[in-house]
Amino acid sequence: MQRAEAARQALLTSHPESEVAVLKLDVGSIRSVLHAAQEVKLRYNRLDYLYLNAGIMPNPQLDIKAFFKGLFSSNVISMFATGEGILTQKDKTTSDGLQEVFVTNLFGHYLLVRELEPLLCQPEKTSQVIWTSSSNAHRSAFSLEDLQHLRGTEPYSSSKYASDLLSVALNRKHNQQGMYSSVICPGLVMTNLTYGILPSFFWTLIMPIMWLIRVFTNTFTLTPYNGAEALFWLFMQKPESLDALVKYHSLTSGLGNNYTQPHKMDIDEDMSEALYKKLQDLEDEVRQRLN
Ligand SMILES: NC(=O)C1=CN([C@@H]2O[C@H](COP(=O)(O)OP(=O)(O)OC[C@H]3O[C@@H](n4cnc5c(N)ncnc54)[C@H](OP(=O)(O)O)[C@@H]3O)[C@@H](O)[C@H]2O)C=CC1
Ligand SMILES: CC(C)=CCC[C@@H](C)[C@H]1CC[C@H]2C3=C(CC[C@]12C)[C@@]1(C)CCC(=O)C[C@@H]1CC3
Repeated sequence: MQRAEAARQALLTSHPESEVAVLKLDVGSIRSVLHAAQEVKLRYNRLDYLYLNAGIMPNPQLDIKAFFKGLFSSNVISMFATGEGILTQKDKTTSDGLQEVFVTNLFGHYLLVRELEPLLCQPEKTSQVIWTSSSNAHRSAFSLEDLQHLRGTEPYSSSKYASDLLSVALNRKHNQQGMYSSVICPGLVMTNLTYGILPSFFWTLIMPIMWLIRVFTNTFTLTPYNGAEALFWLFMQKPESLDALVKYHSLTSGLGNNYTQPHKMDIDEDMSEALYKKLQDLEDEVRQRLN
């Protein structure tokens, strides 16, 4: 909570007229999500925006052989833009008996949205739910038969693809009640997540190479400020004007200019419906376990 308090103070300094409140929430813990949602419901009657940004990529392993193979293939740009085929992770089980990546990147957020539906779905005003997804969200990593990705080595990719599917399902279910859901991709950003893949000094060393790569793929946004472009852009849009089937990408040009671009997602609407059903079943199961 110390860092949250420091962020609150910084916001109050830059925007003295604003009100900023902080609340502790571990999306990886069912009890914590339910407790925090209860607190939000006590404090507020309505929510206009819900940004679902928290996410993890634990124990990432970079496949150096696949990286060099990709470097000399025709897929090199796509490899740098999405990291497809060169990254795996090692997941673990939480005390709730769920896979950590699945619960942190997807299920905890799902449960939070479910709990906050009464505040998000209000007849007189629209609301927006905004997911931080990824260009690493690949259909090939996801399986409805293995939602938590117990049997694979790409739980991160699977959880991000599932968030894309879930956003589509949320729109189908709640647009009529005024709630709209969108997904964004921040591009490759230097954060604790990327410092888990390669040490920060290494990223600093190869920074000139990354500026060069940015000329060929504008997905190398590199700073959190640039990566947040699509989050900010969505905040400015009328939710009714957004396309539920696209992902909004933060991009930075070779000259350092930021912009947001929509890209159609590789989504099957039946699959999104089936995922929603499975999440509801799991929700019933975890709620029963808690009672
Ligand atoms: N960096 C990149 O290149 C990309 C990142 N993303 C996505 O962007 C989002 C932000 O990640 P990024 O800033 O890069 O990574 P960081 O590791 O720097 O930040 C992760 C954020 O998620 C929060 N978080 C992690 N676990 C939990 C939890 N169990 N409960 C509550 N909050 C949690 C962290 O909070 P705290 O600090 O308090 O632990 C932190 O604010 C993630 O969803 C990530 O998947 C997508 C594409 C590319
Ligand atoms: C020369 C150079 C830039 C080397 C770095 C190679 C890789 C470590 C990166 C190339 C593409 C990157 C990437 C990600 C992580 C680091 C790379 C694999 C992400 C998977 C990080 C998390 C995401 O959500 C998407 C990113 C896509 C690109």
